[in-house]
Amino acid sequence: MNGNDLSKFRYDKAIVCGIPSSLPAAAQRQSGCLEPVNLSKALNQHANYVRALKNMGLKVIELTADEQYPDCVFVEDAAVVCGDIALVCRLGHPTRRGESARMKTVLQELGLSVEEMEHPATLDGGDVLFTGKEFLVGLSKRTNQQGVHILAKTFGDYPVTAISVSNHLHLKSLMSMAGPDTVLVGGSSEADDVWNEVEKKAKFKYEKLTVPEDKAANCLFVNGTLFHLTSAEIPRSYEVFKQLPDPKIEVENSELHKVDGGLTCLSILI
Ligand SMILES: CN(C)C(=N)NCCC[C@H](N)C(=O)O
Repeated sequence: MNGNDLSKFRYDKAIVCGIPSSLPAAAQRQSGCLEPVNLSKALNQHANYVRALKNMGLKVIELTADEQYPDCVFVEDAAVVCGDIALVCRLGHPTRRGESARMKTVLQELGLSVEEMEHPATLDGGDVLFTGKEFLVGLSKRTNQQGVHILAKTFGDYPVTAISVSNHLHLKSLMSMAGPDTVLVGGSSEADDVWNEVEKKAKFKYEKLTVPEDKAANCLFVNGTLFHLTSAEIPRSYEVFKQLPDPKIEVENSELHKVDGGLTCLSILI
């Protein structure tokens, strides 16, 4: 342990966005899952997620679903916020690029100091893991070296290290923070490789907590509470969460997972 404190994971606001009815037919599906998304179930699950954030006392800024952008519910990818600085992303997938404009306005209205990036840089927030002490950034199909460089310039107070992600969509499709100094890591061989690179290159040491299913490794750690998936969705990993100390909240995300969305993707915490 190197004494990361909870203050780096304290938030008082969250930005979320509704699910457009264009999502089931037109959202990007990098993992190749062909299962149809049940929209009304997805809306229900998303509403429960938003309610859980509100119950934590967060002020939730709810953007309306934008039919032009089938993936707009995955707000995490459009901007990275740390302290009072926000970096609006140039998203890696061309169909998602237009999501940034509205996000920029919202972040400015919140009084944050807003930076932007230009061609040829690309960055998806799903590749950005903030550990409380440093940024680990997936170099993936969506995020390039220039994007990592701009992130490093924007958040100059923290070390920034690029980590290769080749098959999965984002770095956070494989790992996320389960608490200060603890990284949850999926059980696939790519998750293992990526973790080995993290161990070699990160500037700080972390405890690794492995969960058999990669999707279980995408959790949201908010104000000391861990949001994780339900036993129905992660039957092989659920036991790991049961052993962790409270407070924890179980949320369903079966529908948005079909289009590669995890729990971190659905909010920007401020
Ligand atoms: C941590 N993850 C996975 C995210 N932050 N984003 C998920 C985006 C999914 C969307 N269909 C897409 O392909 O862009």
